[in-house]
Amino acid sequence: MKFCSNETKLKRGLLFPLGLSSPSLTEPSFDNSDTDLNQDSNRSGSFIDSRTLAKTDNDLHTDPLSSTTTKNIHVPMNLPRSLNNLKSIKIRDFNEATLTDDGIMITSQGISLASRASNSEAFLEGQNNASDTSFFETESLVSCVTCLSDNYSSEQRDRFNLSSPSKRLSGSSNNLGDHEASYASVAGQMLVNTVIPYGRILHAEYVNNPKGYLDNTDTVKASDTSSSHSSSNSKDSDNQVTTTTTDHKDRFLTVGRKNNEVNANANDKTKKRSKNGEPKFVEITFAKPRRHDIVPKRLILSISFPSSSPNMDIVEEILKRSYKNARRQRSILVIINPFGGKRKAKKLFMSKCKPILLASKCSIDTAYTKYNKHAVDIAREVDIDKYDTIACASGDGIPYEVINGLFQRPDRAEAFNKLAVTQLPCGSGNAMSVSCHWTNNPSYAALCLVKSVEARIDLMCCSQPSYYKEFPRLSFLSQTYGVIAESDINTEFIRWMGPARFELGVAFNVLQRKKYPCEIYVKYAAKLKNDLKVHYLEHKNRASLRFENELERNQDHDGPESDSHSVDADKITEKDFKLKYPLDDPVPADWERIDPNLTDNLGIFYTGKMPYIAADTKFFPAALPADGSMDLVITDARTPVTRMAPILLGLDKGSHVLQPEVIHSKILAYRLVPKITNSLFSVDGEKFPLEPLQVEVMPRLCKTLLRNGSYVDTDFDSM
Ligand SMILES: Nc1ncnc2c1ncn2[C@@H]1O[C@H](COP(=O)(O)OP(=O)(O)OP(=O)(O)O)[C@@H](O)[C@H]1O
Repeated sequence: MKFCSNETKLKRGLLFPLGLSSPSLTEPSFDNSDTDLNQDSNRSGSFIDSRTLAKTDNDLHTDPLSSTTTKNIHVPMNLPRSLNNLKSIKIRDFNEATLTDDGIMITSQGISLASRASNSEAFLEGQNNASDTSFFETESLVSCVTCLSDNYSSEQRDRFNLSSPSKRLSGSSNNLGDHEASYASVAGQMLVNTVIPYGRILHAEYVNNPKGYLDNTDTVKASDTSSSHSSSNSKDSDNQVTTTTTDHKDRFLTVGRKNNEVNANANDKTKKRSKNGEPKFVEITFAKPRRHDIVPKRLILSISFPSSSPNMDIVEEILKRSYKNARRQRSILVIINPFGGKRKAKKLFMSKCKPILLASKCSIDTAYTKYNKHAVDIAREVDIDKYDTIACASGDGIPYEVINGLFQRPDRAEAFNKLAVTQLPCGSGNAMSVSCHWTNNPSYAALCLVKSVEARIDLMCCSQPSYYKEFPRLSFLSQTYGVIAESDINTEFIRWMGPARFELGVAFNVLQRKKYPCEIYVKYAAKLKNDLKVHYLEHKNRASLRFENELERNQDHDGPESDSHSVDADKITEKDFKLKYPLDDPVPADWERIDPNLTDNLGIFYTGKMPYIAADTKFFPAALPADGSMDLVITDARTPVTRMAPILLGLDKGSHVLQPEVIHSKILAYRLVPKITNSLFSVDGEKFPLEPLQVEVMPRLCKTLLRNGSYVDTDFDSM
């Protein structure tokens, strides 16, 4: 049992009711979507890592004086009718709320069922005698009481006719044999003027007017009150309170004669309470920060609507705003690499990601990889009609395998049209999640998964003599040769060092000025740095314009079918897999050979399609999801160590590409012919043979999920 400290009481009980500041879950959404997933994300979309996320902890109860985490919303507060009369404090189990542009704003605070059932009635009765006690003190103590528990007990569930948490979860979870996650109510903990952003709302549905919703001015007894709900698009707002629909019979009482009488009574009361429109009882589930993560919480709200839209289906409206341009209730095949992330992948998925996905009403099937490259086989065999998403709870190795498994299917065009491939960052290298979900935190990535738009990204098709006739390999992330490849792959023996092993390997090879002679032929899209900048800005602006247009189109549509599937208009066909530059053909005339004086002294050769290659390494700051090109970075091994130091030290910010010693171009294709016999290539972190390698971009081949339709902002525009 945990009691509030005086300081907490002061903040929660005194400062908030005084309206000094109101806590908000997050800043208003950025761009045109409400996918404002991390409180600390700013409009420029800076990368958020787990350290930053730590600041989001407790942001429901955040320091009210902190300007960074609070937001003043100037609305009249719903204060009790008389501050000195404690009888006027409403003892309700729900908060009153209204919809704003940014989210659902609490306009009047309720008290949790749990606390009231166990403590608050007696507590308040005692307090009622203290006529000289101020409302603010009382409120602080009430807040304290509500800390006692935020879960309904089974007895309270029975009493208040609430379903058990497990019944609430529609998401199936096959193959797991595990328990279903439950999530607690935060009734009574939400302070007035708190805004729950749409970006954090996972689900909403109508509920009964739960028994016991009364204030001490009410005449209806807890045991008598039972209005019902409807999830239909009923135009009659009264019906939404009084009609029970059979599809929710597992959750709600069938309303009998007695209840109808009470409902009529309750409706009179809600009419009395609402000046603008009829309040509706809606249960929302939302993602609330807890320590470094987010967890699902639920809350019952009585939501008023402006009288201008009295017939609005509030649940549908909330869901529409919460999933503005995202597909609702995804069907997900989760592939877990139990060995990923130092064997923590399964635990991370189960504890951090799954609760968010289930609370969002996604359906989940789970498959575990049992051997090396198993995910290739899983993706080759998967029933594409069953899923819209393959989520890899792993490092970057499993998405690589999934993409290649899909590529090897006879119906590959259909498979790439149907399925979005995404990552839940549970491995040691999570570049895909950092680049696409803007985070390497598994719970935030899960939120991003459910809120993101489907977008097409370019892939890179790799051909080498030993395998290309069977199947070339698709790479979504990068290919590297030289210092980085060796540091990545050939330091496996010092794996115990963690990520430092890679940095140590790079430093060691750079200090040695190790050379990796080769021939490189390139088809350029933008050779010089200035041209590259123009290319970048042009494509970035074009993509954001397209995203905004899609958003507008989606907003024009009505109903649950308005989810964004605009990417479907952009389907690929079998001819999109045809190589433009087969390996057997000679190097085309319009390709350029890179100066042999440089390539004979090559230090780093790195090509990539995503901005981050690791959580703290922004190797390709100009990478874009679908600009039809890949980024090329080359260094000369003869570069003095004094000049290499700022290059390597700039990797976290991406500023290394600005250094004059670094070649940075946008390219469409290349061929690299090694002139050494003892080295390797690394493709998406996998070891590839030391043979001539030819790579070309395959535009827009794969669907993935991108937060706000773009990669994490790298600030390349302002570099
Ligand atoms: N059951 C298994 N046994 C052996 N290897 C496996 C198994 N499951 C997956 N793998 C392999 O593990 C490799 C790494 O996977 P992944 O990227 O998900 O993990 P990671 O934690 O990032 O690991 P790494 O640091 O090794 O890349 C892949 O090549 C995959 O084929």
